[in-house]
Amino acid sequence: MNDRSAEPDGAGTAPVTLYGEFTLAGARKVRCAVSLTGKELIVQRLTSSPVERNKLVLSLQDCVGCRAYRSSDSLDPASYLAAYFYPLKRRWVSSGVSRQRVEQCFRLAELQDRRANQEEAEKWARAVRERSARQRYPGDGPCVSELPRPCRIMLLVNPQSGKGQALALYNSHVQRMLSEAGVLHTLVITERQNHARELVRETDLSQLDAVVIMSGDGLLYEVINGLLERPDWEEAVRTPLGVLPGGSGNALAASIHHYSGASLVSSEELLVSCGFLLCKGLVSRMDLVSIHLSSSPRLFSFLSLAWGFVADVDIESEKYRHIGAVRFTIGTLVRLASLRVYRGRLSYLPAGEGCARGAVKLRHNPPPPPVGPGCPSRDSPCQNTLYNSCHSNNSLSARRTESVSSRSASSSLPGPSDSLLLPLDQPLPSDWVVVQEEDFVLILAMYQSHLAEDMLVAPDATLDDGTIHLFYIRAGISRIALLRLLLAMEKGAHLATNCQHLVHTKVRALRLEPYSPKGIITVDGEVVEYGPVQAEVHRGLARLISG
Ligand SMILES: Nc1ncnc2c1ncn2[C@@H]1O[C@H](COP(=O)(O)OP(=O)(O)OP(=O)(O)O)[C@@H](O)[C@H]1O
Repeated sequence: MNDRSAEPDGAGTAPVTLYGEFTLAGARKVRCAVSLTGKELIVQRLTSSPVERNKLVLSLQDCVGCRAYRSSDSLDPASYLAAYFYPLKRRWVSSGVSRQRVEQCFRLAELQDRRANQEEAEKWARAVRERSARQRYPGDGPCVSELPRPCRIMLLVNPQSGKGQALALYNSHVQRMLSEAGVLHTLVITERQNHARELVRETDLSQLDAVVIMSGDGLLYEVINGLLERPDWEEAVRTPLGVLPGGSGNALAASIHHYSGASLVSSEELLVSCGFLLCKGLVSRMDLVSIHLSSSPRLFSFLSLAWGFVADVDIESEKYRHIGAVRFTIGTLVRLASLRVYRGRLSYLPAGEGCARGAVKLRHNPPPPPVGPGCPSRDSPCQNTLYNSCHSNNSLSARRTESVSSRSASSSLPGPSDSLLLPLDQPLPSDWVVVQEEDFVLILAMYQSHLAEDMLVAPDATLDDGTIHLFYIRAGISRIALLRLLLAMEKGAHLATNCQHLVHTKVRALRLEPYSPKGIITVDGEVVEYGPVQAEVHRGLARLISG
């Protein structure tokens, strides 16, 4: 067992930094040459068979941990080295790839001295861990920090989420992955609604490296709001958060899986994928959106604000919770059968110069509203919008800043102040866009890519793009066209359907004033007070373990 910087036979191009010959832990007669480079662990069985058939090359990008341990037999001088990988592998039964567990466990018994074998095994384990920590995927976004190793997390599991299997999934998958990665965790099984919220409000966060939820999106919503209710919210909101899918929607889990560049997977594969990302421990910034309602306290949202079709399906399908994600399909069919129209006023502050320019142009010559069923052509993002006033953007910005600072909607609330919003009962700032239509089938504001595991609503959203992706569907859309849109959403293809009734625009803030006397508004899938609501994005306010 030597340190050396030579090429192993037939290995990759990176120089070998450690080389040893060990036997397999489970088959002591099988001897292997093991080489560690900066990027790979290469295991070559020493048999007479052709080299390529006996060589396994494991990328350290896929490694979550490595440990050394002694033989349980006190007379045995051997030590063991176990390395855990989750590479993307082709599925057995269907096409595509998913992360699958690969364990390599070796017996080190070269030396007679028990301690010397243990030191050698520990040297290898350290080297594998250090090199794995340096390996990132090319698609990994800018991370702000990494979880320390070993790290201490609080893992909140909602036993009632989804089909009620979160605890079973923790036992079957998560516990083992976390221990392989050296992640020490305190397991908390939530007992009731708001339990998680109260807990994070009171916990001594200095004793934790992260708070992780295993549930649907509702539990993370509680955690985020609990953190922002603390007197030390500025520090608290920087606590790294993690998500493991255990609910029926699992939108944020699906989003971080999507950002990692991976394709659509089953629920169990999504859990392994998110577990892998959690074990890698790279922390990035995540946008939060503050939500103002007319008489409830301000809320913080990480995912979505919905009114109309989407909110109705989400909440009305609660009664089918026991069947898991299929509940959304049933809910969709039920709501399609009796399609509703919602009346209200939607206004927003555009996110970019491009969008604002389009709207100014249209102000002089607004296009006629669409007529007829079906979806012949797609709108540009800012069509059918009216500016609230006729001033140029620059002068308006200056006036808005002035008025907002004196009448801000959030000046006395805990959490960051909302510089773009005025109190709900006051007129909008003059550079906001007011949508001309007042009849909608749905309004949906998204800040991450997925609304559910199989609903890629905002394909170009990223974790901290500082953008609210605002979608609305105008009344008049036929049932079949709406169904086509919803089906296309599975792969994020709805924007390419050229549906004239679907509008997508990027905004920084929005206000929705429902005229319909009854309805459902949801924030991150949770029902909130029905009535006027407004929202403003806070770029990168929270921290999420996402790769
Ligand atoms: N032990 C419990 N019993 C009942 N409700 C709980 C318990 N623990 C947490 N809750 C509440 O359950 C609600 C739903 O949880 P969550 O959203 O995480 O799961 P879900 O609804 O199944 O998933 P999704 O939001 O992805 O559809 C949350 O509002 C949470 O407060």
